[in-house]
Amino acid sequence: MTDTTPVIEVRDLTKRFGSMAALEQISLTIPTDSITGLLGRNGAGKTTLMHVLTGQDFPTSGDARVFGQTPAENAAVLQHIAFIKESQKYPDDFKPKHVFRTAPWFFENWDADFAAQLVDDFRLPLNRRIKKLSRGQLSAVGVIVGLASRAPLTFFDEPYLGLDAVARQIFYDRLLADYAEFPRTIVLSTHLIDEVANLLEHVVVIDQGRIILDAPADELRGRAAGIVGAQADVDAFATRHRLEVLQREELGGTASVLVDGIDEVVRLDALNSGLQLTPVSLQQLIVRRTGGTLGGADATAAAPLEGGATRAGFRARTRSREGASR
Ligand SMILES: Nc1ncnc2c1ncn2[C@@H]1O[C@H](COP(=O)(O)OP(=O)(O)OP(=O)(O)O)[C@@H](O)[C@H]1O
Repeated sequence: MTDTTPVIEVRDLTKRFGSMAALEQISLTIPTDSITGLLGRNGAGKTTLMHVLTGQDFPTSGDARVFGQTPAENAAVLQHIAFIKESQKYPDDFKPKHVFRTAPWFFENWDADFAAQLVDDFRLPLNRRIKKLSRGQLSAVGVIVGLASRAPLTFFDEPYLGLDAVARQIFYDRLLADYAEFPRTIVLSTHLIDEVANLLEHVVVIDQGRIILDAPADELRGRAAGIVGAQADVDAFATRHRLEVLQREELGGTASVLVDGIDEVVRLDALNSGLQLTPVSLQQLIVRRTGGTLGGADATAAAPLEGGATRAGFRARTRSREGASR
């Protein structure tokens, strides 16, 4: 691997289970030393992708490279990876102290002091059998291994399902602080998008086995907005700028739309046109993109708003009670 080789490079990867394609012709690159959010609805294909990337499963076709090499049965690659998932299995009589004692055998960068500090932070009982731990305590074991291993490539697959809000915040804080000191590549799969939004530098969204968003988080943050104003003005504006309308609601003569494709010129024009712009969170954008209210096919049909789109058809397709004005 050269300095410029991305840590993860996937080309035209398909993974089938029988006739069902869990991943279909996906391509993506994950930047070195970045925190990437791997997001998507249940069954989207996130865990399947992580299984292929961590050598636990083979692609049906296409190519997945990790540190420039094929990961499956490749010790040189796998020794640099930590994969933390909720369903981690441990030997029956194991206690957390055994997990942390054996971790350095697998992770050459293991930091025992950092692990001890995290045990305190999460108030984890070291001497209780893993089988007897609460769900949150079990999640904490995985999170501690993921952080203190400082593996060059760390996957967290919804690692904190059982953690309470305070413990999750501790995880985010420690992850960010440690990452600043020891940069590495982290891929985090989660459904708590708003909670992790500020952590992410890159976002990949999978939907039904296909990648529908792959972009720097900063780019996504400013890209969507709510636009509120007189119906005719809002419609004319969306058409003029060919904005992709992900959601729309009407009340009296006022329309409120959630659009994707905003830039500085569009923002300025909105303000000059007397329209109100409202922020849209990463979570709102992803929910709308992956089928919230305006479900997949409908959303695609509604956008982009070409000149030929009639307002009546537009209204019929996009009526909704939730969304941009919230
Ligand atoms: N071993 C398997 N055999 C058959 N189908 C599978 C297998 N593993 C996964 N699938 C299917 O592949 C699809 C993708 O599953 P995957 O676990 O990757 O989704 P996910 O995005 O991680 O979902 P979640 O957010 O619910 O964890 C699902 O439809 C799932 O049922």
